Amino acid sequence: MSSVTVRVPAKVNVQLSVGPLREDGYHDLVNVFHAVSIFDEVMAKESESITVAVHGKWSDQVPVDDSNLAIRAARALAKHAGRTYGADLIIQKAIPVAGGMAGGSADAAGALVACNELWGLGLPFEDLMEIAGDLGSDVPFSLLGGTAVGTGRGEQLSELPTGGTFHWVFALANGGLSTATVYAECDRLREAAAADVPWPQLDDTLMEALGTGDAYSLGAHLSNDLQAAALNLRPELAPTLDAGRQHGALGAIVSGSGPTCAFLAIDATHARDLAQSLTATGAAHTTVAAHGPVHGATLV
Ligand SMILES: C[C@](O)(CO)[C@H](O)COP(=O)(O)OP(=O)(O)OC[C@H]1O[C@@H](n2ccc(N)nc2=O)[C@H](O)[C@@H]1O
Ligand SMILES: Nc1ncnc2c1ncn2[C@@H]1O[C@H](COP(=O)(O)OP(=O)(O)OP(=O)(O)O)[C@@H](O)[C@H]1O
Repeated sequence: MSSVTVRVPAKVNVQLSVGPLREDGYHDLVNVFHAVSIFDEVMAKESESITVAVHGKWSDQVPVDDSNLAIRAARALAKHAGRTYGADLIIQKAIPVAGGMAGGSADAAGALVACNELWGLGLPFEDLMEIAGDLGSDVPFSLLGGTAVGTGRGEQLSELPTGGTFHWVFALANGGLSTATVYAECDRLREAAAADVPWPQLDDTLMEALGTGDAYSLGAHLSNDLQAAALNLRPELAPTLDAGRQHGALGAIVSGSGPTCAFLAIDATHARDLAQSLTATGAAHTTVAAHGPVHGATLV
């Protein structure tokens, strides 16, 4: 086989509950991930060494050196297999960069699946999941997709069956936010408020809404403990969220660490209308409609 292509989705967090800061610098989470139909494609081609090239709308914001998460993933896989392998990784980027939608994690997951295939390693999914967890907290979910609860740093996953398809609109922001900076801002706000940080708990009503496919209830129960921090760092996101609610979104939330804003719509038609209203009124400059849940990293 001389080349392999893998498609990997973006995510939104429908519940993101952040526990106290741990000694290792991470936070324990209850993180309900939901994969949505915005996809990066990662192609792996036979080569002597491991290289990366990035194409698409956001390509100029993505590093092509050894810090690229797809390169790091391919290297980690080769190391796990105990041999030196090469692959030219070609990424077609549609997921916003540093947008809180796990774009880099998607490329890492895509590279794991593509190189496992290209190099004929035949490693089982569990091995890929273990390597993924070492690469980043969101990478295992990018492999798995669907809807799932993440605990620990977010890397320990349990799949959640959902009762239907949910329709979303994403408002993309100018410029990204660093995930570490948003977590640090969350800690700073908590320290300033001298608030006790409770151990994160799964929201049972949200679980029920996902299970029955009840978009109204899901919209009412979306929650994100990083939202206050993201809004502090990017105050201009608050009016965008308000505009979405005014235009009938069932729920409006910052996606993960932001700055992308996510709006839950009633159905596909409502999502299209909502996306149009947000751009027509200037509340958002770019919107994307998408649905979830969708599969994780998949060979095409
Ligand atoms: C905000 C989310 O996207 C929600 O799914 C994730 O929690 C972030 O996952 P990620 O981007 O894969 O993050 P990682 O690469 O693992 O970690 C980046 C940085 O985010 C912070 N971090 C991340 C995950 C976590 N449970 N606690 C943290 O405090 C740490 O400062 C860490 O150094
Ligand atoms: N393949 C990649 N795609 C995007 N960014 C990458 C990639 N590899 C490394 N990066 C770096 O990682 C940083 C974070 O990018 P990413 O798109 O993963 O953020 P994010 O979507 O906010 O992540 P998350 O939602 O998982 O917290 C970028 O600013 C970029 O410098």
